[in-house]
Amino acid sequence: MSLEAIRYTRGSLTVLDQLLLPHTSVYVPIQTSADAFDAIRRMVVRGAPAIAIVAALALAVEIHSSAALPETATAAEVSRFVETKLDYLVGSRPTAVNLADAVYKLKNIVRRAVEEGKEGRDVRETYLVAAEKMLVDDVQDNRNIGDFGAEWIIREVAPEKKEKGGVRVLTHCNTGSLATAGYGTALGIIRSLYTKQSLTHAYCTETRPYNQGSRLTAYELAHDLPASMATLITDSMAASLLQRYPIAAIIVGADRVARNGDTANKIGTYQLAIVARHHGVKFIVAAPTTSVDMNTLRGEDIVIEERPANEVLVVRGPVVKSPNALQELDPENTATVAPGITTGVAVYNPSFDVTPKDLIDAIVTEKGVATKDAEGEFRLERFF
Ligand SMILES: CSC[C@H](O)[C@H](O)C(=O)COP(=O)(O)O
Repeated sequence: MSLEAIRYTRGSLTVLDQLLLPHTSVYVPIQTSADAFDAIRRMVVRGAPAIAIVAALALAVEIHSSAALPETATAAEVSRFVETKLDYLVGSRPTAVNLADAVYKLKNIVRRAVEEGKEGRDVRETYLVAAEKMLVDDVQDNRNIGDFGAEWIIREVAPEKKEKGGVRVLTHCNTGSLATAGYGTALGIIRSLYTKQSLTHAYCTETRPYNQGSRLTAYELAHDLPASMATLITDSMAASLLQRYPIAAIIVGADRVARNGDTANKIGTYQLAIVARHHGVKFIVAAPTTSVDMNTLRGEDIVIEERPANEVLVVRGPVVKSPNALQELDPENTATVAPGITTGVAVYNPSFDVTPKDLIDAIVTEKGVATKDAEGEFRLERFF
């Protein structure tokens, strides 16, 4: 069974608090858009697809409750409520496009329902069904990504990079069941390789923010694979790993893929793509088409979120509402890892970077695998 980041039944949503993993598994209730905004901003829930789904479902729970929206609300009132809340939710984190994509689609579905002359309660029902469908669709999309990606790797990786028919892969960022509705994107490919008995070993990097690779990805690999098949490395060990081991592919997720294929993903992805190219290792982006932003032409147009300094300066730190407020830190529960916290040394903490399309060999979506044509273009419009 997959790890479960999101638990939903109509009228009830809880999310696994990812700030407490891997030591403690606690599900926290999300009853309103404000709860979801806070959980997304603080990274209680994280990962591009999971963020979008939690935002959509939080609003489903809110409009299901008559406390937020009276049962007698008209179609126009329901629609106004939905639009206002979605506009608010989309501001929770800027880089991953899945949330903006979900907001755009949900608004259109509700607008159409109003135009069709549906009554308030039916518009409300239309929203609930659409949001709930996102949860279900994401799991199926991930399974398709997993299979398409695994088959592509098995077919395209050179025989000398295989060991008894299996491959060693490295992944970066968190892309498994915790970052999605279930199964995972890049981790979905690794799971699918394993199911097809084509995985020799999976490595993952420790990855910031909050060492998500060691706290979440390694935890997921240990859950999804026999422990002997998974190894954690620090981010600075990647080049050395590729120098010493026959790694066949680096597989990463995406927070936003621009129209031309440039890909924003977890900080550190770009340097791995450079290392992969140097070593002749396939570099694969795995993402649902909800992560592809056809309105953003190229990577330099993607807004990169910068996270608070304390996420670099403090380990085992407290969970605080405003992470830059040093006075809120509890010294009993905090270990500083850099002098900045006392000396004022600056911290630069971007959450994502952009990998240029030239360094990417394949973009795997639920609709198939895109590779570059003779002109070096991915032509992602084929998926829409
Ligand atoms: C699941 S696809 C890629 C991910 O969304 C992303 O790169 C990641 O690792 C999670 O990002 P996060 O900043 O923790 O929300």
